[in-house]
Order: sequence, then C-alpha cells, then structure tokens
Amino acid sequence: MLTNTLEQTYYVIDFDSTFTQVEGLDELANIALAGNPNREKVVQQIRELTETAMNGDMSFAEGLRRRIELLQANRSHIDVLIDFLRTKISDSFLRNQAFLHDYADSILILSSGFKEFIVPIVTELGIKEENVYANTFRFDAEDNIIGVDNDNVLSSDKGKVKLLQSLNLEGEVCVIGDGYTDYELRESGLASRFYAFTENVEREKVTKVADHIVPSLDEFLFLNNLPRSQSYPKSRIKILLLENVHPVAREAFEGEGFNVEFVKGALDEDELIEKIKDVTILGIRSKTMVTRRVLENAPRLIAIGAFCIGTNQIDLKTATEKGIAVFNAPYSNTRSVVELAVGEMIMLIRNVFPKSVGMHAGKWDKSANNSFEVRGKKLGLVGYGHIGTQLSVIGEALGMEVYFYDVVDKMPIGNAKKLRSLDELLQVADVLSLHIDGRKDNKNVIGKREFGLMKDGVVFLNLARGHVVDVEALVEALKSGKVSGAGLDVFPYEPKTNNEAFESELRGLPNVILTPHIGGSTEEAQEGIGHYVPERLLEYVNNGSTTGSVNVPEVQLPLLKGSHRLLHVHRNVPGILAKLNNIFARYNVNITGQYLKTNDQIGYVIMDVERSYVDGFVQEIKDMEETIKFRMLY
Ligand SMILES: NC(=O)C1=CN([C@@H]2O[C@H](COP(=O)(O)OP(=O)(O)OC[C@H]3O[C@@H](n4cnc5c(N)ncnc54)[C@H](O)[C@@H]3O)[C@@H](O)[C@H]2O)C=CC1
Ligand SMILES: O=C(O)CCC(=O)C(=O)O
Repeated sequence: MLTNTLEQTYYVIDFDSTFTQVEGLDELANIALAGNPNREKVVQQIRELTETAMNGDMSFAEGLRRRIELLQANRSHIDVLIDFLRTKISDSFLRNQAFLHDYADSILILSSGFKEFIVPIVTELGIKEENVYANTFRFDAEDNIIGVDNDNVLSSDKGKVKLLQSLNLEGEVCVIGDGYTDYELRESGLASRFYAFTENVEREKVTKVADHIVPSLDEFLFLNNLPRSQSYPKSRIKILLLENVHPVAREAFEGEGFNVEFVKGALDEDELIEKIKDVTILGIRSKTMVTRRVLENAPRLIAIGAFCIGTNQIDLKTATEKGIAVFNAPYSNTRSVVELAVGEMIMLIRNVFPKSVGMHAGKWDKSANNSFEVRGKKLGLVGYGHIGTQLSVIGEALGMEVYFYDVVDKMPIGNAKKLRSLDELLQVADVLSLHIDGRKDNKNVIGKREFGLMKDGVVFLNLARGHVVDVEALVEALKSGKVSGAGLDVFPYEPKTNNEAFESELRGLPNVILTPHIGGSTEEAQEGIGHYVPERLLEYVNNGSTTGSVNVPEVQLPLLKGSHRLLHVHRNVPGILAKLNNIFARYNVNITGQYLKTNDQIGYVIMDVERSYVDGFVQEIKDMEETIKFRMLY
C-alpha cells in the first residue's frame, strides 16, 4: 500500500512506450497472429487504434474494446510477450534501476495496459507489485482472452484520471509518459508536472502541452536532482555529424541516448561557427575545415572525430591547446585507396580512357600503340605509410619493381627498395604514386622542378591530398606529354557538396582520370569507419580513454567501478601533479587510481576518487590556472 505523507513526491510512470519501447497490446497481437495470413493487416489496425487513443483522438474505452476484439490471443501468448518485453525495456530505465529500486515506495506504474504482462516486467526492476495500476484481461475456459475487467476504472474513458483520483495522494505528483492520457492527469490538476517522455515515440500533441520534454529517464532524474546513472544526461550532449558519415555512426550515438544532428554536406567556417556553439562532439570527413576561429567559438567541444585518415583539415595545435581530443580512422579505408590506385594505374598505362571516350563517340580504334602492361614497370611510391606499404605489396604481386621514398626511415616490405631522396625516386619511376599526408609542409611537394626530373611518359597518381601537387605544373606536364596519364582523386579546392560544380584546368585533358575524392568511399570502408570512430569517441566521453587520439596523450583506462573519475587536461608545465596532490591532501580525498600522460603541449591526468568528497575540492581543481578542460564521470 502507498503511504501518504505531506512531504512525499510521487512519480507516476506510464508503461507502454515509456517503461518499454513498445506497446504491449500491439506486440501481443503480433505474437498471437503468427502464421495468420491477415497478421500484418490486423496488427496495423491495432497499431492505428493504439495511436489514435494515445493521441486522445478517440474514446479510450472504445479503442480498447476494438483492439481486444481484433487480438485473438490467449494466455500462452502472454508468456511469449513477457519474454519479448524483457528485451524491450527502455534503455534509460535499464540504466537507472537503482532509482526504480530505491524510490520504489514513491513510484506508481499507471497504465491502460494489462497487469498480466506489466507486473512481471516492472517488478524485476524493483517496482512494487502493489504500486502497479493497470487493467486485467478476462479469459474463457480455454484461456482465450475475451475481454477486460469492466469494473476496473482504467478500462473506461479518463480511466487514469479516475484511478489517480481514487488514490487520493497527498504530496506532489509528477507524471512521466508518452500519451495524451498521461497529460490528462496534469490537466485534471491531480499532478503538478507532466514530463513527455520521448525516448521511444514523440507525439506533437503531447509534447506541446508538456511541462518538460524528457528524451530519457536520465533527463527526468537530472531535472529533479534525483540519483541517476549518468552524471550529465547524454540527451543533453549534442553531437554534430557532417559530411554524410555512415548511418552506423549516428546509430551508435543515438543508441546511447545522445542528441545527434546529422548534416549531409560540409559546412563553411561561418556556418560551422554558428552551429558549433553548443556542440560537445563534432564528426567530420576531409572537407570541413576546423580552423582556429571555429575552435574559439566552440566552448563545449571536447572531441572531434575525423571519419577518415587525414587530419590536416583540423587545426591540431589549437585543438590541443584547448584540450579537445581528436580521433581518426587510421586504416579503415586504406585498402579502398589502394584498390583504386591499382585500377587506375592499369587503366592509365594501357591508355584505356581515351579509347573508351572514343568508343562512346562511335570511334573504333583497335591498336596497341601506347598501351603497356604494368608487369616489369617501376612503381615509385612517395610516402611509405599504411597506404604506400599496402600498394607496395600489391604492386609486387602484379610483377612491378617497387621503389619508395619516405621522410621517415621505413622498413621495406618484400623486395621494395628504399631510396634516399625524392629526386632519386622521381628519376626511376614509370608509375609515380603519392601517399604522403597533408601536413602544411607538403604543399607543392611535386611542382615544375619535380615533373622535370620524371621520366618522359610517366604515369602519375595523386590520391593523397590536393595541395601536395602544383596543379598548374601538372597541367603543363600533361600537355607536353611528360606525364602520359594521371589519376587524380584530390584537389586543392574541392566542392563542398554534390550540388557545387567542379572547376579545374584538368577538365577535358585526355588520359586523365578525375574522381571526386572517393579513394576511401567504398561501402566497406565507410561502414568500418562508421564503427571505428564512434567507438573511440564513446570510449573518451564515457570512460576518459584516449586510445587512438592524434593529439591528446594516449591513455587506456580501466572501466569506472564505484569511484568518481576526474579528467583534467592542463598546460604541460612542471609541478601540476604536486599541486593536484596538495589539493587532494587538504580536502582529505581518497584516490583509488591515478594516471598521467603528457605531450609537448598538454598533460592529461585522470584521478579516480572515492565518492565522499566536498564540492569545494572539485572547484579548486577547475580554478587552477593551468587547467584547460575538466570533466567528471560517475
Ligand atoms: N583519396 C582518399 O580518399 C584518401 C586519401 N588519403 C590520404 O592518404 C594519405 C596517406 O595515408 P596513409 O598511408 O594512411 O598515411 P600514413 O600516415 O600511414 O603514411 C604517410 C606517410 O607519408 C610520409 N611522408 C609525409 N610527408 C612526406 C614527404 N614529403 N615525403 C615523403 N614521405 C612523406 C610519412 O612519413 C608517412 O610514412 C593520408 O594522409 C590522406 O591524406 C587517405 C585515405 C583516403
Ligand atoms: O572519405 C573522405 O571523406 C576522405 C578520405 C580521406 O581523404 C582520408 O581518409 O584522409
């Protein structure tokens, strides 16, 4: 029984589409009608009736009567439904079982659903059976459902209002639900606040009248300063994903309850500055320039995910200075780039493109002139990193002699030969392929002088970054025949979206393959990246680990158990640890784990502390003049 005291706050929670992600009756129909040829049609009719009733657009009693008639279910179907519902409990309810358990005396489940399936589900999460108010089925002798208990006020119109009235609760009543009938409790004056719960469904008619819209139970608990599993509700953390990253990335973040905005194209600096103000995590590919100005206008930003290999589009120095961790996908699209390079090199040395263009214009030009095999030719690789080495292996498998030059001393793979200078490589290669990164110093690494050093008729590939080649010099080399064919995937300026035209002097030149920066654009690569980058970002946000970060010192942390974790990014100056330890000592804080890593610019200290501490301690750490970013996890 509920005990009424003056001080008490009651939490009245709906079941269908709130406590669970689904509507119980709809799912019961789905189960009961398995094998029935009309299943889909009937289930759809039931769903529509549920939706109409939930929106308050039909008498509830009438809707319920018609749904039961359509149901054709029996007791055994309810057992199947219960097993199914166990897998459909709303994520935020699962996360906050401690609240449901600890506040069990104050929590009421008030539902127009049925006790037969509600009680087993909610009691497993700590709710008291006597606090569940719902309908009950009527069965015939064969255990078929034939109706509902008409004496229960919940089976009638405004049933929830009547029921709550009958409880005569003293104290404050907060209602959490997704339907209009939940709002009616507030409208009737029986409840003081109505929270529209939108984790599973969002009904405009309901959200419009709500006191608060809560995308998760975490948000409700946060607003009411109640104990919760998330220190800060994820639904309040905004993630901006640009440049059409793979949908699995969006799902990964939404699955954890983050507030995700997804934009198909890139944004220019001003557009990004406008959008980034309240963003905590930014996801981009190669086109979005994350400049100092952008970072200076991003007060909440803690991490950037580059859904690609290159990070030259990000001002890494400023990001580091501001304690913003940058992650990328260092090898998920490597193979895709390599395969495109291999395909292009064969097409170019064979002179296939001009033949194909001719054929499309009706020209039959069967001849072997200027068509060669790659076998036996010298492949020159500028940059011998992930892509360069993999191309080296495949080049050799095709019978090519592989030479490479890298600014860093790299171990040759197979029979590849390391050369001491770029000039040497330029003079040797029949096919020259660039696989260097896009750092500023690499601007125009290949220009007029370098083309001059190359063999006459060389095949030239750039699938690295546009600015590493002087395009004017390349055009001249193509026109003069110095370069017999080129495959170009990257350009100094690239259109921001597919609606913008590509303008370049390279257009219209024979035996030049132009592709719109798609070296890494395969389904396989994009899906791989879509999984990889969010995993790194989520590890960082949820646990503080910086594995794979390109700018923040890498720390792989144990999972947080029982303690509170303090994450402190600071300017790398001597004596920080001593300062921190001094604060801990003065406040008598017990440290259960401590980790520190530094790089040239910053230090990253992680401290796990016992939960009992006074808030002033945290403020002192935040106020340290060396502090760049401070976060707490629990
Ligand atoms: N077209 C596309 O869609 C894609 C393009 N890329 C580009 O390819 C580049 C290479 O990718 P990975 O091999 O994974 O990178 P990586 O970092 O593994 O290798 C780059 C190598 O280039 C070397 N290097 C840098 N500057 C050099 C220079 N001036 N001369 C000689 N060597 C130099 C580095 O020491 C390093 O070994 C990326 O940075 C990115 O810009 C990567 C993926 C897709
Ligand atoms: O797929 C993209 O947007 C960029 C690919 C790329 O250039 C990279 O991974 O560095």
